[in-house]
Amino acid sequence: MASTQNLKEATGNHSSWESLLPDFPKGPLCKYRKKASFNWKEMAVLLDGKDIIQLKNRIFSALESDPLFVHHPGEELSREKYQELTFLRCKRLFEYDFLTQQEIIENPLKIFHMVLCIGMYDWSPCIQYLLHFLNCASYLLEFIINTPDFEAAKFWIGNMGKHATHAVVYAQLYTPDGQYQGLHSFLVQIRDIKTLLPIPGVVVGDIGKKIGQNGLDNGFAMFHNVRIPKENILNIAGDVTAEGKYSSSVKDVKERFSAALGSLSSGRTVITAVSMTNLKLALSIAIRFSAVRCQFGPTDDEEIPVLEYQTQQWRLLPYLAATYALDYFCKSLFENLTEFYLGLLTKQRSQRQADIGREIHALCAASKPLTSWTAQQAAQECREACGGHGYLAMNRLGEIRNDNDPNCTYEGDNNVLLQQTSNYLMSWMHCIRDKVPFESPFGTINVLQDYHHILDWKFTAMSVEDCMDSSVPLAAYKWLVCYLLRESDLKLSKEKQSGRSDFEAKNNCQVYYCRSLAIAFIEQTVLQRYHDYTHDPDIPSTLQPVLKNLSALYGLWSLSKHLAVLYQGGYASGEQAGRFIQNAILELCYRLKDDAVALVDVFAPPDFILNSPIGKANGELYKNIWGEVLQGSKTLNRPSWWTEFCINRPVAGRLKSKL
Ligand SMILES: CCCCCCC/C=C/C(=O)SCCNC(=O)CCNC(=O)[C@H](O)C(C)(C)COP(=O)(O)OP(=O)(O)OC[C@H]1O[C@@H](n2cnc3c(N)ncnc32)[C@H](O)[C@@H]1OP(=O)(O)O
Ligand SMILES: Cc1cc2nc3c(=O)[nH]c(=O)nc-3n(C[C@H](O)[C@H](O)[C@H](O)COP(=O)(O)OP(=O)(O)OC[C@H]3O[C@@H](n4cnc5c(N)ncnc54)[C@H](O)[C@@H]3O)c2cc1C
Repeated sequence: MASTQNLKEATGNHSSWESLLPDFPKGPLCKYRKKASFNWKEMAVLLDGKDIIQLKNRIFSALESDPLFVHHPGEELSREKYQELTFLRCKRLFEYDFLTQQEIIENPLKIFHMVLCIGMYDWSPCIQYLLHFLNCASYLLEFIINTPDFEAAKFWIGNMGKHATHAVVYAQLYTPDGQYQGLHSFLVQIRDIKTLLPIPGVVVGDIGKKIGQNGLDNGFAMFHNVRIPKENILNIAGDVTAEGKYSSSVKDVKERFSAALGSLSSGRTVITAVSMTNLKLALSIAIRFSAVRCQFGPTDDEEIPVLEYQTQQWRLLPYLAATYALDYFCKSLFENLTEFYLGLLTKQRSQRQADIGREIHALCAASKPLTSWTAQQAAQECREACGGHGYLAMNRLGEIRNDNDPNCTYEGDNNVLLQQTSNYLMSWMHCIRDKVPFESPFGTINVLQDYHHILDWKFTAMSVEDCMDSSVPLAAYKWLVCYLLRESDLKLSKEKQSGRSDFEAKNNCQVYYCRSLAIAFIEQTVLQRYHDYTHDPDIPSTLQPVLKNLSALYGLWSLSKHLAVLYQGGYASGEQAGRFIQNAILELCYRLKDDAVALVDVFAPPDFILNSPIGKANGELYKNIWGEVLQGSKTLNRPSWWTEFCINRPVAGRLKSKL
């Protein structure tokens, strides 16, 4: 549903947008900006609302005016220096304290925007800040902590490498009676606050250079009989009395396990949004570049922007559509998460609260893989779409790609997480088989209520034009989810019937079955939400056509990756179905290419934050690159080792074996 407040603001007094969203500088991008079918400011107000735009402006301009956040073009920072700078920036973020508690209570979505704005500048200080922020905020809370062996050491922990003084440690709890009570979390001091030296019994250090995010210090820790006060158990699911007796309001060990892991859903939701933000950064750069970079043309004396090439459109514009669909999904997921947390804070123990916990877990365990992989592929595509300039570090696509990469791994490896979502979906099979009515709090599995009926559906579009609305891929997705659920369930039964253990059977059902099911389910959910939003009759008529095109393109492009299964399962047949889908994708890319620059103008951060000469809003590609190249302190210098070239010349064959 479109936010009523944003709708009012988007259709309200246009003059008030001007101060919030200044015009872009004149330059080569104006050609495309003039061709756009909609007003980018109206779109920005519709999507975010004035309050959020003000918050973003506040954060962006604070960072731009602060000398600590100045960029260092042409300078190679050592890892040590980068870590120091990251820490200073992290401290400064605490000093800014961009949001008051009251603001957060009134609109929790502001935290989400604050994090993403800082991340657009650099993920290292952002994640460092977030980890401190969450650890301080979420836990207000005699135990002895031990690491039995090297394999059990804590490894990879953010902020632990150099400076964290306390850690939230997940550990197996054994009470004095020898009883095992399951996984619990504890607050453990690891370094002295005054000296930053390790606490006795703690071995703590830095794990070394990573592929990206090197401002952030990731560390390891091992504990040898480290005593912590009893109050330091983070009693989410259970507590221990002074006499050493365990008590928990959650009696079932399994339920306690999921309660202890419940907090992981917030991390996975944030990572979904972090990845979506990387899509925004990469596409802002690649689309602006493509709109001004001219190569070849229909005649010898006319060169055209590379964005005019069908291939370039097809490589980039589906990712642009994905960015819009995923942006909307992230906000809706964050709202779902807020409802879950409100329930936790108010100690709800209702069935609905438990169901929300399971649903949100299933959603973010698949949305993190979907979004992080989409951003990973997009970053690479954008890098290549900018040709050689995409490979120049100053243009930032390499940094975006490398900093996005761990989103596929941390807070749960993507492939492992997808199993959590498919387990959840499979758990509804007994209701489907027994024809017992069911629904989920956020309605994402309600599509399965019509499972038997949907399995009979067929692809019915009769022309390319028929396929130009997202209702077509959405129907196909509903069938796909039901089909993959049926096939996964059948495969699991067969595996078990052939005598395999539960572990083996499940393991043999992943590829082409459960894994595809989880991916299809989350794509269908994202599309369903975006389809509903873009088709809302309250969306201004000036914006609806372009939004509907984005929705259709996202749906068809995502669906096209499942064409083989659509044919395999009999949903589609004959040559036409596939051809219609392909042609509709190309037609939508063509229709969207004149809107593409305005569509990135809606979400691109200011030039200072985007920090990419080829992605600047003025589109002065060559001036911007030269400006940056010439700022390098050593650009025109003779190398310090010039004598090795000019004086100490090699004597050819001097070291050749004489034997
Ligand atoms: C700016 C962005 C932030 C960047 C942060 C960077 C810092 C990074 C930090 C980290 O990486 S912290 C480490 C994170 N580690 C993980 O995420 C571990 C990942 N592994 C898993 O989550 C595993 O899948 C698992 C859950 C441990 C699997 O364990 P297992 O196979 O033993 O359990 P299951 O039988 O699958 O599950 C049991 C039961 O529990 C339910 N459940 C599991 N997780 C959750 C959850 N998060 N919320 C709610 N419920 C959960 C699961 O569904 C099962 O329930 P039933 O199906 O039996 O009802
Ligand atoms: C940059 C970064 C920061 C991190 N920060 C933190 C932090 O602050 N705190 C923290 O606690 N952790 C942190 N981590 C660790 C992170 O949570 C783990 O790396 C992640 O959960 C994956 O676990 P793993 O490394 O043990 O992978 P493994 O489990 O060893 O996985 C290796 C491979 O095996 C596959 N695999 C594993 N199990 C299965 C299975 N059942 N079925 C099929 N395939 C399987 C996986 O898909 C993967 O490809 C961080 C990691 C990174 C990269």
